[in-house]
Amino acid sequence: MKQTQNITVAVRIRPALQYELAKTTDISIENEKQHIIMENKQSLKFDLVYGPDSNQQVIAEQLAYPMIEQFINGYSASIMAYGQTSSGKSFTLGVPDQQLYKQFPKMSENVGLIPRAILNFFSSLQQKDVQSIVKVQYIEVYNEQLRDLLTTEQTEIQIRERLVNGYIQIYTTGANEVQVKTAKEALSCFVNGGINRATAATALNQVSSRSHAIFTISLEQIMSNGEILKSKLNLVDLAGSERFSKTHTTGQQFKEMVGINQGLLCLGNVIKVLSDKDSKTKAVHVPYRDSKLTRLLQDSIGGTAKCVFIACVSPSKYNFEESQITLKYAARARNIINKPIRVVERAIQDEAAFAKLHEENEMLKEYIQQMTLKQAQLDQELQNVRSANDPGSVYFSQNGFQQTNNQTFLQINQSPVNMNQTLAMLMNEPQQNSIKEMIEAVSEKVSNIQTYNTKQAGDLYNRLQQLIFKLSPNLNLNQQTLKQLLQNKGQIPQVFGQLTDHSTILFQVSAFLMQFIRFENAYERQLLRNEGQIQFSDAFFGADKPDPNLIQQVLDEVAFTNQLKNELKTAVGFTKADKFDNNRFQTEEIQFTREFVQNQDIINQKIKTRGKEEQQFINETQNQQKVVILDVDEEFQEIQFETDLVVTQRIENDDYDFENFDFINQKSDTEEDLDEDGESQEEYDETEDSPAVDLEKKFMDSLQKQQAIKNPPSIYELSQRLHSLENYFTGKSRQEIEQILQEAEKKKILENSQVNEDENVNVNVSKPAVQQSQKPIVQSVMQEPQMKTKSTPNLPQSSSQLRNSQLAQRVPAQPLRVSQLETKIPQPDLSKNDLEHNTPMNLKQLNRSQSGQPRNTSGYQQLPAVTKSGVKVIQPTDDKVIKIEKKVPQSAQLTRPQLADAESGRGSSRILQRSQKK
Ligand SMILES: Nc1ncnc2c1ncn2[C@@H]1O[C@H](COP(=O)(O)OP(=O)(O)OP(=O)(O)O)[C@@H](O)[C@H]1O
Repeated sequence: MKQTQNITVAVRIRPALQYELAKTTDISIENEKQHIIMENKQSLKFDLVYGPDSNQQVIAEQLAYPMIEQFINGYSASIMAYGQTSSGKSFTLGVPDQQLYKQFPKMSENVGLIPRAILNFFSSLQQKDVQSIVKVQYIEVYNEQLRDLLTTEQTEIQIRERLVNGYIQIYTTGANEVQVKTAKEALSCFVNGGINRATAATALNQVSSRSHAIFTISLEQIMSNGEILKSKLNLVDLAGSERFSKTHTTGQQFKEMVGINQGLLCLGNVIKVLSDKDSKTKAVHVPYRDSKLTRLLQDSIGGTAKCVFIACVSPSKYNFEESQITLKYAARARNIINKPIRVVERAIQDEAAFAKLHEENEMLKEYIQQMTLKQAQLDQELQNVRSANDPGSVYFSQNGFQQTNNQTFLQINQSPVNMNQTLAMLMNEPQQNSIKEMIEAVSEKVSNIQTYNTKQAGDLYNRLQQLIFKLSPNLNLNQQTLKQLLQNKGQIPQVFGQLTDHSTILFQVSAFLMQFIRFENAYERQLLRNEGQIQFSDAFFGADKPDPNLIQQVLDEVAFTNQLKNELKTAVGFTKADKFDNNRFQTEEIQFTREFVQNQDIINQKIKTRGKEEQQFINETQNQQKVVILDVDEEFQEIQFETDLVVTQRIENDDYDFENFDFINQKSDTEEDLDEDGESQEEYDETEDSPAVDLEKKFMDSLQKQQAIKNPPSIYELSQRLHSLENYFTGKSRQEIEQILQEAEKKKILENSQVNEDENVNVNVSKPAVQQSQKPIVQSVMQEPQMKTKSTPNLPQSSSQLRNSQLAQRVPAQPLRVSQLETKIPQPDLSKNDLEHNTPMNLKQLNRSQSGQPRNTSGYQQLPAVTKSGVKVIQPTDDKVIKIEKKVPQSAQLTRPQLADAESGRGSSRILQRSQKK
């Protein structure tokens, strides 16, 4: 039963840095004994927690020295620092400072864990007093390439594995291993190698590591029993995860960021799988091979080494989200169980046996070479699948996906089987077993590759589909856009590279998509064929389309985790669309969508505002109209008072059949023109214009307009208009009229002074001016007071006025006879001359000077056709005087039907008609 051990996880919170303090001084993470307290009060437990004031020596003593002890005892060990960029990983492990080397072994306070570990190791080893060989190796994983930091002459570095007692051990070929005898020599390698390491200044870190670096100390101890105890200590300074939005990297640094994030993503996946409780009971696939970093750390995480994981975090609220992710992975890592083993190789004692074995060994070596060759081929295949040759694509080689078809795998698989048979004949049992073991390992590898390949295909299919479906509703990624996307594939790495800004996980999807783009021709053809549908078909998988059931199975397996779903959602869900602003293609889509939505909003807003304005305007207008009507009403009453001009005709009382509203002596002439109801059949063309109609129409129009524009005419304006009307109808100026009235007034006073004056005064004013100009006659009649007060100068009333005016225009010009019908008031004493001239009176003035009821005057009848408008124009009848019959009621009040007739104009038109006929 092998000993198992959980990974030791420590957290180090560094002090807040200047750039963080500039953003916020809020602390989101605090330490408390073994716990981390997050701002949301969540508490996470770790093996060790170091606060911002922790010192380098203590960390080295507590984390590194125990590992060194194990290392010297024959166990392999790893110490790795993990965390976002600028979280203090390099500070914790140690930066390559030349001063450090010069001062060594004296160390300043800030010297990191690796130099202290080196010193401690050599002194411990010295104390152990054992024959040993110490070698150091320093490599970095930069953009998924392995680079040797201990030499400038690069050779290809390969990652290999071997089985030791059934356990996989990882080793590299091609990298320099420098034998060192002293701590200072080892330190020199660390410092010089560190200087070769890729670093760059980013927005968050002046000296940001752009690669994952692994400084390895290998120890071979030759024990007194001849055994060789082999162990390794890996000191791993991982590059920090980065967010594009914070580091603002471009060009090469951007690619580095993508590479870094990809490696970390794979590491996260490995941690996830290993920390899952299923992994303890079931055989699970651990995706070590997904990146060089995880492959190199295979021993350390879930493997045969002891491991300390140092999660570095910032205390600042500004970096809380990143710290949270780091801590989440760190907490998971605590669940990972390693199975540390000591690797002991036996020393050979017997010379003869040694020679024989050597011979056999040589033979085996030959086979191994063949096997290695095969293995290399397989590795290459795998490499082709997983790594891209061009920098834009990280995962896949140019045609790697096509090469790794099932046919190839079958062939590869066949070779070990044949070889197995051959070997079985040649070898003795232990040899056979050893070879068998190797063959099994290779077969397993082949099968792994097969599974991997199928899984990748499924994974790719699944993720791509999800991505596209995810994108399509949000981005409007229709067929056209997708085609464009495919055509502009040069932009794709950036587009999707930027997606990774939000999450390293997205990189995987991006990489898949980039690989997919290689198949764009076939796919595009297919796409065009299937217009309207996004489909994957044979064109995508080629002839080796996997079994659909298998795909389904794989799809189920690789279904997105919730986290990935969320990440995707956030990244492509436009919640942070502004992040893509640098990308033209993406931006256009987004901006278009945004602008469209914004414009829609603006338009909607405008419509709303417009609607409101309209409503407001209507309300205002209505209110205003009310006001105007009221105002006008008041004014109009005044006006009406002045304009209650009814043109009447002097009629002989005996000639007039009042009941029938007929002129007796005209009856026979008019009968034919009346229908059964006695209504006039003659219709007046109301559309026909005359100066009188025109003027009044204009007046009314203007009045209406003024109402509409909320500007009622002033009394002055209205009286001006009235005067124009007066003037128009009488041909006299206002002054003249005033003069006449004054004279009339004077006469009245004179008359009043005369005793026994006849009460009935006829006021007959002839009007030569009108006569000359052939204008219609206008006669003023005092309206009944009740009617006047009821009158409303609104539209209908105006129409009535208009109609009457229209009637007027049909009247031929005649000398005027103006009759003023007033009962009790003393009539103005107009001269005969005046009376003959039919001068209209200003009834307002008259009215004001009179009181009491109107009375009938001999020879003059107040016509019943008095309308609210107060304006009537009827035809005069030459000089002939038409008498009104005596039947006229004293009061000259109209019955209701008569009044209705009068108001509708029927009565007056009938009268008018008869006059005309006459
Ligand atoms: N515990 C600490 N005490 C004081 N300064 C620290 C501490 N940890 C980190 N710093 C400082 O913070 C800055 C960033 O640290 P460091 O370079 O170690 O980060 P990193 O995680 O290695 O970043 P990257 O991943 O970008 O390489 C450095 O200036 C470093 O000196």
